Amino acid sequence: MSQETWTKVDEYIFDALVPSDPTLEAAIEASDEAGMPAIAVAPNQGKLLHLLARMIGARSILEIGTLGGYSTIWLARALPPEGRLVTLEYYPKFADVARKNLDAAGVGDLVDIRLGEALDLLPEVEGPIDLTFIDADRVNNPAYFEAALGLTRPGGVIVIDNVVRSGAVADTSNTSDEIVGLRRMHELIAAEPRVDATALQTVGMKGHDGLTVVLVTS
Ligand SMILES: C[S@@+](CC[C@H](N)C(=O)[O-])C[C@H]1O[C@@H](n2cnc3c(N)ncnc32)[C@H](O)[C@@H]1O
Ligand SMILES: [Mg+2]
Repeated sequence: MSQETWTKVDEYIFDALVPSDPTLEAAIEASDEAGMPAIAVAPNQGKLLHLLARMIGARSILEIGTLGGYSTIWLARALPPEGRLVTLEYYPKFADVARKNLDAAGVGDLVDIRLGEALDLLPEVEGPIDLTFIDADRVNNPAYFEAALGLTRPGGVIVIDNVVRSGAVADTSNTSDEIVGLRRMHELIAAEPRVDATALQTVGMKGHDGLTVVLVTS
Protein backbone atom coordinates (compact mmCIF):
# COMPACT_ATOMS: atom_id res chain seq x y z
CA MET A 1 0.00 0.00 0.00
CA SER A 2 1.27 3.42 -0.94
CA GLN A 3 0.54 7.02 -0.06
CA GLU A 4 -0.98 7.34 -3.54
CA THR A 5 -3.52 4.59 -2.76
CA TRP A 6 -4.33 6.00 0.67
CA THR A 7 -4.99 9.44 -0.83
CA LYS A 8 -7.12 7.91 -3.58
CA VAL A 9 -9.23 6.02 -1.05
CA ASP A 10 -9.63 9.19 1.03
CA GLU A 11 -10.86 10.96 -2.10
CA TYR A 12 -13.32 8.11 -2.67
CA ILE A 13 -14.56 8.46 0.94
CA PHE A 14 -14.94 12.22 0.57
CA ASP A 15 -16.96 11.76 -2.63
CA ALA A 16 -19.10 9.04 -1.07
CA LEU A 17 -19.72 10.35 2.45
CA VAL A 18 -18.11 13.72 3.15
CA PRO A 19 -19.29 16.07 0.40
CA SER A 20 -17.15 19.09 -0.32
CA ASP A 21 -18.05 22.02 1.86
CA PRO A 22 -17.08 25.52 0.63
CA THR A 23 -16.89 26.94 4.17
CA LEU A 24 -14.49 24.26 5.40
CA GLU A 25 -12.46 24.46 2.20
CA ALA A 26 -12.22 28.24 2.61
CA ALA A 27 -10.90 27.72 6.15
CA ILE A 28 -8.11 25.50 4.83
CA GLU A 29 -7.34 27.97 2.02
CA ALA A 30 -7.14 30.89 4.46
CA SER A 31 -4.79 28.88 6.69
CA ASP A 32 -2.61 27.98 3.69
CA GLU A 33 -2.54 31.61 2.52
CA ALA A 34 -1.44 32.68 6.02
CA GLY A 35 1.50 30.29 5.69
CA MET A 36 0.28 27.93 8.41
CA PRO A 37 1.34 24.27 8.35
CA ALA A 38 -1.09 21.84 6.64
CA ILE A 39 -1.63 19.78 9.79
CA ALA A 40 -5.38 20.06 10.29
CA VAL A 41 -7.35 16.83 10.47
CA ALA A 42 -8.55 15.40 7.15
CA PRO A 43 -12.21 15.96 6.19
CA ASN A 44 -13.27 12.41 7.11
CA GLN A 45 -11.48 12.76 10.47
CA GLY A 46 -13.17 16.11 11.08
CA LYS A 47 -16.49 14.48 10.35
CA LEU A 48 -15.68 11.65 12.77
CA LEU A 49 -15.13 14.24 15.52
CA HIS A 50 -18.40 15.90 14.54
CA LEU A 51 -20.30 12.60 14.66
CA LEU A 52 -18.77 11.58 18.01
CA ALA A 53 -19.89 14.90 19.48
CA ARG A 54 -23.41 14.40 18.12
CA MET A 55 -23.53 10.77 19.30
CA ILE A 56 -23.03 11.86 22.90
CA GLY A 57 -25.21 14.97 22.57
CA ALA A 58 -22.23 17.19 23.39
CA ARG A 59 -23.06 20.67 24.66
CA SER A 60 -19.59 21.61 25.88
CA ILE A 61 -16.40 20.84 23.99
CA LEU A 62 -12.75 21.51 24.77
CA GLU A 63 -10.07 21.50 22.08
CA ILE A 64 -6.35 21.71 22.74
CA GLY A 65 -4.68 22.95 19.52
CA THR A 66 -6.75 25.27 17.31
CA LEU A 67 -4.47 25.99 14.33
CA GLY A 68 -6.81 27.66 11.78
CA GLY A 69 -9.99 26.34 13.38
CA TYR A 70 -10.72 23.58 10.85
CA SER A 71 -11.46 20.82 13.40
CA THR A 72 -13.04 23.51 15.57
CA ILE A 73 -15.63 24.21 12.87
CA TRP A 74 -16.46 20.50 12.55
CA LEU A 75 -16.88 20.22 16.32
CA ALA A 76 -18.79 23.49 16.76
CA ARG A 77 -21.25 22.42 14.10
CA ALA A 78 -22.23 19.50 16.34
CA LEU A 79 -23.28 21.85 19.15
CA PRO A 80 -26.80 23.04 19.91
CA PRO A 81 -27.34 26.84 19.80
CA GLU A 82 -26.67 27.14 23.54
CA GLY A 83 -23.54 24.97 23.34
CA ARG A 84 -19.99 26.19 23.86
CA LEU A 85 -16.53 25.26 22.69
CA VAL A 86 -13.28 26.39 24.27
CA THR A 87 -10.19 25.98 22.10
CA LEU A 88 -6.61 26.64 23.21
CA GLU A 89 -3.90 27.99 20.90
CA TYR A 90 -0.36 29.19 21.56
CA TYR A 91 0.24 31.37 18.47
CA PRO A 92 -1.72 34.68 18.21
CA LYS A 93 -1.41 34.64 14.41
CA PHE A 94 -3.04 31.18 14.22
CA ALA A 95 -5.78 32.28 16.62
CA ASP A 96 -6.49 35.34 14.42
CA VAL A 97 -6.90 33.16 11.34
CA ALA A 98 -9.07 30.74 13.32
CA ARG A 99 -11.29 33.57 14.59
CA LYS A 100 -11.92 34.76 11.02
CA ASN A 101 -12.58 31.19 9.82
CA LEU A 102 -14.99 30.47 12.69
CA ASP A 103 -16.90 33.72 12.14
CA ALA A 104 -17.09 33.04 8.39
CA ALA A 105 -18.43 29.56 9.18
CA GLY A 106 -21.18 31.08 11.32
CA VAL A 107 -20.05 29.33 14.54
CA GLY A 108 -17.99 32.18 15.98
CA ASP A 109 -20.50 32.89 18.76
CA LEU A 110 -20.14 29.35 20.08
CA VAL A 111 -16.35 29.38 20.27
CA ASP A 112 -14.03 30.90 22.84
CA ILE A 113 -10.42 30.89 21.57
CA ARG A 114 -8.00 31.20 24.49
CA LEU A 115 -4.48 32.25 23.73
CA GLY A 116 -1.40 30.90 25.45
CA GLU A 117 0.41 27.81 26.63
CA ALA A 118 -2.23 25.09 27.00
CA LEU A 119 -0.74 23.89 30.31
CA ASP A 120 -1.25 27.40 31.73
CA LEU A 121 -4.76 27.78 30.29
CA LEU A 122 -6.19 24.39 31.28
CA PRO A 123 -6.59 25.17 35.03
CA GLU A 124 -8.92 28.05 34.04
CA VAL A 125 -11.19 25.93 31.81
CA GLU A 126 -14.59 25.38 33.37
CA GLY A 127 -16.04 21.87 33.41
CA PRO A 128 -17.93 19.74 32.95
CA ILE A 129 -16.87 19.08 29.38
CA ASP A 130 -18.66 16.49 27.22
CA LEU A 131 -15.93 16.00 24.62
CA THR A 132 -12.25 16.93 24.71
CA PHE A 133 -10.10 16.84 21.57
CA ILE A 134 -6.35 16.82 22.23
CA ASP A 135 -4.37 17.84 19.14
CA ALA A 136 -1.33 19.91 20.10
CA ASP A 137 2.26 19.19 21.21
CA ARG A 138 2.44 15.46 21.97
CA VAL A 139 5.20 15.85 24.54
CA ASN A 140 2.57 17.31 26.88
CA ASN A 141 -0.10 14.69 26.14
CA PRO A 142 0.23 12.98 29.55
CA ALA A 143 -0.58 16.29 31.27
CA TYR A 144 -3.30 17.10 28.73
CA PHE A 145 -4.92 13.72 29.36
CA GLU A 146 -4.84 14.26 33.12
CA ALA A 147 -6.38 17.72 32.74
CA ALA A 148 -9.00 16.43 30.29
CA LEU A 149 -9.92 13.63 32.69
CA GLY A 150 -10.48 16.16 35.45
CA LEU A 151 -12.79 18.21 33.23
CA THR A 152 -14.67 15.63 31.17
CA ARG A 153 -17.91 14.32 32.69
CA PRO A 154 -18.67 10.59 33.14
CA GLY A 155 -20.13 9.47 29.81
CA GLY A 156 -17.96 12.02 28.05
CA VAL A 157 -15.25 11.32 25.51
CA ILE A 158 -11.60 12.29 25.10
CA VAL A 159 -10.09 11.96 21.61
CA ILE A 160 -6.36 12.28 21.09
CA ASP A 161 -4.99 12.82 17.58
CA ASN A 162 -1.64 11.83 16.05
CA VAL A 163 -0.83 8.94 18.36
CA VAL A 164 0.98 6.68 15.86
CA ARG A 165 3.35 9.00 13.95
CA SER A 166 4.10 6.66 11.02
CA GLY A 167 4.58 3.75 13.41
CA ALA A 168 7.13 5.48 15.64
CA VAL A 169 4.97 4.88 18.72
CA ALA A 170 5.72 1.13 18.45
CA ASP A 171 9.42 1.55 17.62
CA THR A 172 11.22 0.92 20.90
CA SER A 173 14.41 2.51 19.56
CA ASN A 174 12.56 5.82 19.22
CA THR A 175 12.99 7.72 22.47
CA SER A 176 12.13 11.21 21.23
CA ASP A 177 10.21 13.41 23.67
CA GLU A 178 7.12 13.27 21.45
CA ILE A 179 7.01 9.47 21.29
CA VAL A 180 7.85 9.03 24.97
CA GLY A 181 4.98 11.44 25.70
CA LEU A 182 2.57 9.39 23.61
CA ARG A 183 3.58 6.13 25.31
CA ARG A 184 3.36 7.69 28.76
CA MET A 185 -0.13 8.98 27.91
CA HIS A 186 -1.25 5.48 26.91
CA GLU A 187 0.22 4.08 30.15
CA LEU A 188 -1.75 6.63 32.16
CA ILE A 189 -4.94 5.78 30.25
CA ALA A 190 -4.40 2.04 30.77
CA ALA A 191 -3.83 2.48 34.51
CA GLU A 192 -6.81 4.80 35.01
CA PRO A 193 -9.87 2.97 36.41
CA ARG A 194 -12.23 5.83 35.46
CA VAL A 195 -11.78 5.35 31.70
CA ASP A 196 -11.90 2.75 28.96
CA ALA A 197 -10.11 3.27 25.68
CA THR A 198 -8.83 2.04 22.37
CA ALA A 199 -6.58 3.39 19.65
CA LEU A 200 -6.77 3.08 15.88
CA GLN A 201 -3.99 3.55 13.36
CA THR A 202 -5.13 5.43 10.31
CA VAL A 203 -3.85 5.93 6.78
CA GLY A 204 -5.04 8.52 4.30
CA MET A 205 -4.13 11.83 2.71
CA LYS A 206 -2.36 12.77 5.97
CA GLY A 207 -0.13 9.68 5.89
CA HIS A 208 0.09 6.99 8.59
CA ASP A 209 -1.01 8.08 12.03
CA GLY A 210 -3.76 7.28 14.51
CA LEU A 211 -6.14 8.38 17.18
CA THR A 212 -7.00 7.27 20.66
CA VAL A 213 -10.60 7.33 21.85
CA VAL A 214 -11.29 7.36 25.59
CA LEU A 215 -14.66 6.95 27.27
CA VAL A 216 -14.84 8.47 30.74
CA THR A 217 -16.84 5.88 32.67
CA SER A 218 -16.98 7.37 36.16
C1 LIG B 1 -2.06 19.88 14.78
S1 LIG B 1 -2.37 21.55 15.08
C2 LIG B 1 -4.10 21.59 15.45
C3 LIG B 1 -4.95 21.22 14.27
C4 LIG B 1 -6.42 21.48 14.48
N1 LIG B 1 -6.90 20.81 15.69
C5 LIG B 1 -7.16 20.95 13.27
O1 LIG B 1 -7.19 19.72 13.11
O2 LIG B 1 -7.70 21.74 12.50
C6 LIG B 1 -1.66 21.82 16.65
C7 LIG B 1 -1.87 23.23 17.18
O3 LIG B 1 -1.53 23.23 18.56
C8 LIG B 1 -0.84 24.42 18.85
N2 LIG B 1 0.02 24.17 20.01
C9 LIG B 1 1.15 23.42 20.04
N3 LIG B 1 1.67 23.41 21.27
C10 LIG B 1 0.85 24.16 22.04
C11 LIG B 1 0.86 24.52 23.41
N4 LIG B 1 1.83 24.09 24.23
N5 LIG B 1 -0.14 25.30 23.87
C12 LIG B 1 -1.13 25.73 23.05
N6 LIG B 1 -1.18 25.41 21.73
C13 LIG B 1 -0.21 24.64 21.25
C14 LIG B 1 -0.04 24.71 17.59
O4 LIG B 1 0.33 26.07 17.51
C15 LIG B 1 -1.01 24.28 16.49
O5 LIG B 1 -1.79 25.34 16.07
MG1 LIG C 1 -3.81 16.35 14.49
